[in-house]
Amino acid sequence: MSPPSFNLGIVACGQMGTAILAGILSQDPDANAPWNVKRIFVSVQTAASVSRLQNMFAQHLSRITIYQGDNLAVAEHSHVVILGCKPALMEGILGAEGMGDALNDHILVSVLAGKTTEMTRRAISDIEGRAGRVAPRVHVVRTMPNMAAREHASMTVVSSPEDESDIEAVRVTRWLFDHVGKTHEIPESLFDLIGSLVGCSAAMFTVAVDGLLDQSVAGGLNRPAALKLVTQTLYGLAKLLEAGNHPSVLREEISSPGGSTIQGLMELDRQGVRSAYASALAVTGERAKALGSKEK
Ligand SMILES: NC(=O)C1=CN([C@@H]2O[C@H](COP(=O)(O)OP(=O)(O)OC[C@H]3O[C@@H](n4cnc5c(N)ncnc54)[C@H](OP(=O)(O)O)[C@@H]3O)[C@@H](O)[C@H]2O)C=CC1
Repeated sequence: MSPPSFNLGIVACGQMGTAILAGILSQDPDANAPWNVKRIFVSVQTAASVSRLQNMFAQHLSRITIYQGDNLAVAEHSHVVILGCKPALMEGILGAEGMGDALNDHILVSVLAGKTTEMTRRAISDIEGRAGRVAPRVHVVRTMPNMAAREHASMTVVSSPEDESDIEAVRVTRWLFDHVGKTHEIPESLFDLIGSLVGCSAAMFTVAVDGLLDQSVAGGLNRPAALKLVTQTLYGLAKLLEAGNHPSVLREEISSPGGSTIQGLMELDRQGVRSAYASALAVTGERAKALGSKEK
């Protein structure tokens, strides 16, 4: 388990891993924090990605070691390992020779869609089990962050601890992801659907943004100006919701009798937008579940 000052690893440091790394590196060490990230070890597959990370984190290279294809080295040097690969690669990466030993008694944080903690544990222990060895004890924590981690504004859901021995692992994980936004614990049974809510809904909101931009441009405003206005309006909505205003109350407050807003809302209802969003989330959750199986 992790000491107060621990090494962090990120195996397969792509878009998501990089966003998390950027968030962690941008925070100054806090003497009162319960933990402190000492050194960081990351792996990627290609030389191009090594260069990308070297350029991006040039001023932190005394603290970061970047490996090309050497996931085992990351696991061996780190107390807490974030796994950031595509779901289909999980079994290959975790089942590699020596990985079980390297991760023994470590915290493994998965950001993978569809992969349950049980599947993750099994992927680590399969190879070692076949060789007739004792299965390693790895504290697996399932998470689902989102791309706003880049801007310290992720909403990350974290699976609640399954038993007492995982409580500290979940605490450490929340502390790490609090560096890139907010965290919330949910039971694992909700993960495919609610993981999709936080992981995918931003992309769905961009469709609404596009519709608003198109009509603003059709009406005569240039697209950059329209985007600036929509962005601030969305930001304002987020602030109002965060302050505790209920969406349906806000809708009523904005819709004055005989006014224009109610016409727009009724048109959205005629077009089935509300149920389209509900079913979009449902199919996203189903796809997340399928990604966890062998289905590609
Ligand atoms: N994108 C998103 O918004 C979100 C993604 N996620 C989850 O994050 C995970 C990764 O997604 P994302 O970051 O977008 O994907 P990317 O394709 O950006 O990142 C995947 C990374 O894996 C590396 N990689 C591939 N094969 C290996 C290997 N054998 N050993 C080590 N590294 C390897 C790639 O290296 P190289 O670049 O060199 O090819 C790449 O950097 C997914 O499981 C997804 O479910 C979760 C929440 C949101």
